[in-house]
Amino acid sequence: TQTTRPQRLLAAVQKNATRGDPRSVVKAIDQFCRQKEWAMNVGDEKGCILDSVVTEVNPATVLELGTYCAYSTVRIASLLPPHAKLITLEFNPHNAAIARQVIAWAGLGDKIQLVEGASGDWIPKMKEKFAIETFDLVFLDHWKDRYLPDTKLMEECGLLRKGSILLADNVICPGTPDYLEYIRNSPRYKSQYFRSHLEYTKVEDGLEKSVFLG
Ligand SMILES: O=C(CSCCNC(=O)c1cc(-c2ccc(F)cc2)cc(O)c1O)c1ccc(O)c(O)c1
Ligand SMILES: [Mg+2]
Repeated sequence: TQTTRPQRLLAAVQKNATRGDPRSVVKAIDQFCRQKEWAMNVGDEKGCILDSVVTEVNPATVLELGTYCAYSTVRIASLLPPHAKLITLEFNPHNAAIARQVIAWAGLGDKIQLVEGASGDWIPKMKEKFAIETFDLVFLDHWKDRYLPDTKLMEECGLLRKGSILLADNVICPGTPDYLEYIRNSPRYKSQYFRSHLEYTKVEDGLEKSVFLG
């Protein structure tokens, strides 16, 4: 029977990456996407911007919305301090199953908690279910029309504190116009656009970094 793209991506990781070496997992996925098949990972170019933000924030608690095959999950977790925790939400059970295996191959199972389900359902349960006060960093990379409602939901649920950082992928391509309009005009955020390209292409895209001012 026909394999899926996430299954082929996982096979490339298991073939080309070293178990327990997160950066070799990142490299293997980028190689697969450049040489074999495009996939919607944040990629190596935007990934370097992601790395610099993670290193600067040095977060103890991270929320990722949209795991897909765990490329950015592994990329972020590989830069976290020892006792930091990353919670990643994935809607699609097949993607989640692949992501779990990529995370295991990278040896990052103790830093990452993958939760299956819709962000709108899980965000209100974060505090009670995962003993989370607030998130130091949120990486938005899920449904593009969920960035705005989920940001408002995180505000309402008290999951953001003065200084929390939101980093949003794909604000140009596919685009998140309502999110950009809100976050750039709200007095409660200070935003900065990092111009880049859609993963593995020459198409313009970028990351929007926003600090919650409380
Ligand atoms: O994929 C999802 C929703 S979450 C992923 C959101 N991410 C994107 O859509 C995304 C898309 C693109 C992109 C795609 C085509 C282009 F031509 C250009 C850009 C790039 C990104 O970096 C992205 O993050 C899902 C949910 C439930 C399911 O049942 C299911 O099969 C799939
Ligand atoms: Mg993306």
